[in-house]
Amino acid sequence: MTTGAWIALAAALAVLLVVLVVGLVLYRRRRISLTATEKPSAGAPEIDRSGGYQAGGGFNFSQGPTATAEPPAPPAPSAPPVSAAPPVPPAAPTPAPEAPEEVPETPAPVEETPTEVPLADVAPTDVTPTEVTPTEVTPTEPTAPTTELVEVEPLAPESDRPVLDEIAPTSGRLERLRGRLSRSQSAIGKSVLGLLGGGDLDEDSWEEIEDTLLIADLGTATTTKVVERLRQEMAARSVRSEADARALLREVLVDELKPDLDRSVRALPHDDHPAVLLVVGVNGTGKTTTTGKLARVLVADGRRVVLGAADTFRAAAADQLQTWAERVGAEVVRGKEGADPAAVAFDSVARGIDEGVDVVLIDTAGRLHTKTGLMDELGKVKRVVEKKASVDDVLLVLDATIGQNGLAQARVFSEVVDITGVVLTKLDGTAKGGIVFQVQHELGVPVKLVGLGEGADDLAPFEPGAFVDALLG
Ligand SMILES: Nc1nc2c(ncn2[C@@H]2O[C@H](COP(=O)(O)OP(=O)(O)OP(=O)(O)O)[C@@H](O)[C@H]2O)c(=O)[nH]1
Repeated sequence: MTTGAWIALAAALAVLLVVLVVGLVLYRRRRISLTATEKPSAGAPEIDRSGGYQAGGGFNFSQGPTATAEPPAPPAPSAPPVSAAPPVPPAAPTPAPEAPEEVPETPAPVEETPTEVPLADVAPTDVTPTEVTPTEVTPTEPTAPTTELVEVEPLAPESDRPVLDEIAPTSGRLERLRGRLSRSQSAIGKSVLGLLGGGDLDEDSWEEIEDTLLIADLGTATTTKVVERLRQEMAARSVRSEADARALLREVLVDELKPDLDRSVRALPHDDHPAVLLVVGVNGTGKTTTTGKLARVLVADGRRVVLGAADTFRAAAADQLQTWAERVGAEVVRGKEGADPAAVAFDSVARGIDEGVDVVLIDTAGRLHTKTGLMDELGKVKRVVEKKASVDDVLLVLDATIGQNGLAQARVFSEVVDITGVVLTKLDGTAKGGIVFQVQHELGVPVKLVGLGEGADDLAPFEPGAFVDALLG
């Protein structure tokens, strides 16, 4: 081979080598880039879409588990169907077919999007929420999801919005509202403290304490534990004054309320989708009112909120939620009467994702826990929502005035939708504040919020210490 031929061969080999090296580098770069995009390093700071928001003193908000049950692609009708045959309206001769768990398309976006509303800057007014008298009407089962029945009520342009009233400070609410617990206070605090502070207790006095706690709805298990511990501690410590007795009773009751439970409301947004909360319960317990009050706290703290009116059985229920939305500065997604509640719930979340809001609160229709068809429907609402995003918190709203019956309700709801928190409403109207102990003891689910009145700011985070202080007066 000539020298020239050797040179040509060497040059060809060099070019081939360069091509191979460049190809390898490009290939590896591409791989690194993909990996980095899909799985950010564990220590990477989370994107804060809240404008630096920190949960205001009082209400404690957290982020729900990050795992999304299913990808946010348009869901396929593959989820299990509703198991029980729904009640049939008189006109229908045969049971309606089970609706496949399909979800409709999200309605076309509208121009106006909600903005942060500076509640602190607006003039206070005396507006009170629209009240809807709870009815005994049992809603009928829905038909299949119907896209055209879902509508979005965005926030009106700023100039057309009603003047928002000033929100009461969110911190220290339970202390401020302690007077509302006066009925429970005389039942638990005054009588038990009176007996304990009286010095040596005979068997009759211990029985009286036990009866008082039972009447205040602490339940047998908690009452027995509390009395046993009081007896031990009274024997071990010197309890000479009413102050000593108060300190002891406080300690025992607070311990029973399990102060270490996580009571944060999972309302902080995820990186790529809003927090989703489902509000459930039987008729008239205060679901809509609680949803409105909670939205008010969230908006006042700088959150953007979508309210989903998944009660499609009564137009008045959606109207009531819409009134709240207007008052607090949130957007509402609602369905016409007869729309599938699961479709409305799904569209609320879709809307929340599209708009990049922080929280979607879904208010569901009241339903009796004994109606299997309606409970199945609630399960379907949750499953359908989870095709879009995981549900972070399922809040069961219980009416404290109904006592033991609330527990029966709670058990059934818990089986169907796996409740993660309880809101105990109407504690202002009952002497049975002890139900808080029982609810937690029986369900193992924390009471997260308490309703202490009909006013817009009469919702407080549940804090065991402050609650027991209020009970003891
Ligand atoms: N006293 C008192 N009343 C409350 C409280 N929470 C709600 N209410 C009242 O209870 C009534 C029923 O409240 P709603 O919010 O409509 O109840 P709901 O569970 O949404 O009712 P349905 O949609 O019919 O199931 C209303 O008059 C509320 O003002 C509370 O904490 N204390």
